[in-house]
Amino acid sequence: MGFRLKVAYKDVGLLVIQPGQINNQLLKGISAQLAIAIANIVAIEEIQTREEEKSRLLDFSNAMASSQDKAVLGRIITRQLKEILNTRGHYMLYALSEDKLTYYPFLFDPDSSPANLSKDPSLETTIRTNNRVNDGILKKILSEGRPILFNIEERFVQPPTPAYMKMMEERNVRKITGAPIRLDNTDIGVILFDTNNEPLGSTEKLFNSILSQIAITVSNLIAAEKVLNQLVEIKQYKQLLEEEKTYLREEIETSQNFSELIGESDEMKKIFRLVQQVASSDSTVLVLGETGTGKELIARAIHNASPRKSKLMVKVNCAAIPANLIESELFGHERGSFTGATERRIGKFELAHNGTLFLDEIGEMPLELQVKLLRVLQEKEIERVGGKMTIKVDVRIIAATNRDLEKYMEEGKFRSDLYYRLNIFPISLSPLRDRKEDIPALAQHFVKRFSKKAGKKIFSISNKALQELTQYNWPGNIRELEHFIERSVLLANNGTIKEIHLPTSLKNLTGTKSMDDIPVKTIDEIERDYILKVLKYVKGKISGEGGAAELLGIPPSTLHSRMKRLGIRKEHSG
Ligand SMILES: Nc1ncnc2c1ncn2[C@@H]1O[C@H](COP(=O)(O)OP(=O)(O)OP(=O)(O)O)[C@@H](O)[C@H]1O
Repeated sequence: MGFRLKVAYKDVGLLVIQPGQINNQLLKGISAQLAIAIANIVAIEEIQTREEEKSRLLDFSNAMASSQDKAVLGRIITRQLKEILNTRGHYMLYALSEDKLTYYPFLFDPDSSPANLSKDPSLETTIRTNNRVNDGILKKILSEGRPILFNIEERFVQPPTPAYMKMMEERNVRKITGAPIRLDNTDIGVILFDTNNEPLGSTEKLFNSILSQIAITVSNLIAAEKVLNQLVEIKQYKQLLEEEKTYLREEIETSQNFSELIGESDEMKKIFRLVQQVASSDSTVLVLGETGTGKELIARAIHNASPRKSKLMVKVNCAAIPANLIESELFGHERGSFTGATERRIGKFELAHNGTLFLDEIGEMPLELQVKLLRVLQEKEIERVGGKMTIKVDVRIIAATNRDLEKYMEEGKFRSDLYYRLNIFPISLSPLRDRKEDIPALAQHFVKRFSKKAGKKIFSISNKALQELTQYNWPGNIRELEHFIERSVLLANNGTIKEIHLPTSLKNLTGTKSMDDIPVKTIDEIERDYILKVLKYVKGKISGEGGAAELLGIPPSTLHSRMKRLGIRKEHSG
């Protein structure tokens, strides 16, 4: 026999007794008392549960409020999922991208982190890269706006199966619950976690409150990440601007050297035509020629006549940079990527983005770097030394060398694949001795430039002097002629350069064919000889007007220390 126990018409329990054990009147009285007692106990239990929930939520809120980084948040979520929902604590939290159409991984419990996946490493890449929200699961969670239970096996029957499902399956998870993370009616992301039973039940209310707390913290962390990224970007731009500023300053200093290309010979006219033809395209150009023939000048002329002229032409001298630094010079490096890399630095490729990169003395590039350069030329993207991501670069390449690259290839010093990649549009500059008809115009051009620089009124060169200049073979080509005229201007006294001060040793060389035929001397020996010659010329006068220091273009103190280093005493000049 059963009696329903009620309080205020509400069922609170059922009393079952054997018939005839107790009279009806008494039974009514007992069951009324019993109903009140049960209702009280239930109410107390409910209050206790709510108190417990409240204190849990409070604990959780306090913990969340102090979580300023992902790692702390990650640990709190794992603990809550284990304690409240009695799960194994596997979860994945994805944040929505700004377009709300894709999502990216934000936080994983350590076990579910893609990096821990051993079976299928390709999943890591899939998980790490942006994925579309419209994958049949996330879209549903977001549009229904509530936690939803999914059976993983069923998803495998109904492909496509998102990578996170495969990952959970690898952790032997059978069911997952997906819940939206929202703040002020805006979707921020989704959390997916392993689930043992039907979802949530009596814990749903508490879980929703926890979700709201997670939403606040995640949105704060995302905002902080954004600010941090912006700061990094600003720093990078600042660095780029600094580098550009340095470059522009250097360019201004050298621009007057490169503003005018002089040449009247058929040879040079042909070169000018080639420059015009190739400038407007993005083709790689290889400029060949002996030292001092004007390769850099030609590279600049191409850049200045190209649509990239408003951007930088960045020069890298492959011979001047130590082999171990040249990679970082070209591609940049991340902080701490090698000893001495105390700051992140962008490389010349990035600096030349949208402009031109002039790779001077390409023949001297170390072989292992030639492979990397080839890859960059093919893929048009670079990786900083010690960096993990690739950076797209749009750079026009002009390379130059005074070496015989074909010979270098035969000797195994230059990669043939790189050679063919660079040799798309070769421009060969002949040595000055093979286009002597250019010498008068060049000499005149340099007289004008250097007399202006020295503040002297020198206007021309005598025919005799010109004749001497054209007889000489100029192993150092136009650079040598340029320096020579600079000295002659400094030494000249009236409006015309009458005398040409070709050093006797050089005069004797007028029959030589090229630099290779010059007797080999060390740089110090040459410097010593030259300083001695100038000292003799100025009769030992070091400083002041017309002194050796002035002629050599260095401060007297520098000249003194060089003389000391090279073992020159004043009496040597007598
Ligand atoms: N056609 C020219 N007209 C005027 N000046 C020139 C010409 N060619 C070269 N020069 C001058 O000669 C000097 C050497 O030129 P440049 O540096 O371009 O030679 P290079 O072949 O690149 O030398 P290297 O192989 O040593 O790097 C520069 O100061 C340049 O201004």
